[in-house]
Amino acid sequence: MDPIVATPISESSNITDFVITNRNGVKGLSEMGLKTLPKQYIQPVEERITVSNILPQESIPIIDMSNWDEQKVSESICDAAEKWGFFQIINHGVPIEVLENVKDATHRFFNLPAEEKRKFSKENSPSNSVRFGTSFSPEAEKALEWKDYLSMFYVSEEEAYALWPSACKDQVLEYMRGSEPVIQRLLEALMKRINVKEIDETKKSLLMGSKRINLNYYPICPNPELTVGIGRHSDVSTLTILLQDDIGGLYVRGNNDSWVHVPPISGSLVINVGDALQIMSNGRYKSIEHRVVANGSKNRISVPIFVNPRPDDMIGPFPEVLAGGEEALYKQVLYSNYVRHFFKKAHDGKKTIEFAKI
Ligand SMILES: CC(C)(COP(=O)(O)OP(=O)(O)OC[C@H]1O[C@@H](n2cnc3c(N)ncnc32)[C@H](O)[C@@H]1OP(=O)(O)O)[C@@H](O)C(=O)NCCC(=O)NCCSC(=O)/C=C/c1ccc(O)cc1
Ligand SMILES: O=C(O)CCC(=O)C(=O)O
Ligand SMILES: [Fe+2]
Repeated sequence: MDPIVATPISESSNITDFVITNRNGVKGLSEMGLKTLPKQYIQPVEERITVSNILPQESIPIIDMSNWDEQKVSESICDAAEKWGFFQIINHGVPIEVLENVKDATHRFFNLPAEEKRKFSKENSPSNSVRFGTSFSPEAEKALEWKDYLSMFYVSEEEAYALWPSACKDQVLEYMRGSEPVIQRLLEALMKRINVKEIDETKKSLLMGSKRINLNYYPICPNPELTVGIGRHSDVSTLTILLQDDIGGLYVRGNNDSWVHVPPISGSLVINVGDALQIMSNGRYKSIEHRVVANGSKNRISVPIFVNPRPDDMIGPFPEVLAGGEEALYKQVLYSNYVRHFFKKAHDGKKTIEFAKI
């Protein structure tokens, strides 16, 4: 018998050991049928997501990409990236079955026995580029987040085939391949507006030189109102392409102190600007804070593709953006240092970008 799985969790035994150290995840905890949320997950009141600060009448733009080469489509993409930093796209060309397959594959991975998933934890994983974990940075967090994840840094097809979990690798790779044209089209449109006329090899590396894909799993939570699925953060990517299921629970920072829900739309993809693009565009495109509620009755999944610079790229405002005499708001930073800074602290809204501010 597996001594870790068999350990009963009582009020007095250590939840953190069970979830984090022994890699059972919050899914393991959720499946034990807890009636109350363990104290480690209780978020301070100001971080909880309550109806009082949600704006039901607002919504992020929905952009139809069927005629993606038309001027008005490019314009709505750029307007949305400037004003909201977040939008949904429909008729984007990624086949619906590719999206359905990756959602099925996500459930398949998380439904594996704990000992199978544990093979991809930091200490056991065959590679640094595959990691099964829980919360965001548990060592640094005062309150944990109600989420497990599998994170895969894409190095090459060969490495992915060799090292990624077989429960999901084919479907994940197909989704990454399928989304490639969409990523290119979005970036081309966004670059034109900021005077970058051609995406040459250097720019290609900076805008989309590396990719990371996460499978997020938010299991049923006993007291969802006291915790979060993911706390307030902005992504450190250039762009994020997010697939969510039909449950909902993602909120985006609107004007003032309000939060706007991102409703699930069947077949759509959610696009958001990350810090790297905010920096490269010298603040013209906005990387917006977002967060995810925990759910009391359903297991939710989401699958973000983070499109990034390469780790060894230096990032800073593009010369084309500063050509008219605009003052640089950000300095040049090594992208891997930026990402390391993000990963080593708890989620803290938009604070990561201060690392690059002049
Ligand atoms: C600097 C990196 C991140 C790590 O390189 P490394 O130092 O050789 O690798 P390590 O595996 O030793 O990781 C160093 C630290 O980074 C952390 N980390 C390593 N991957 C991870 C990981 N997927 N997850 C959360 N900590 C990690 C982790 O804290 C770890 O510390 P420690 O566990 O204490 O040794 C390197 O992979 C790199 O430069 N990557 C560039 C591309 C990249 O990953 N970009 C990030 C895009 S992800 C994004 O925009 C948003 C992500 C996100 C994710 C979760 C959210 O809740 C919200 C948002
Ligand atoms: O689950 C979601 O809808 C959003 C996930 C997210 O923000 C992230 O993984 O960075
Ligand atoms: Fe995010």
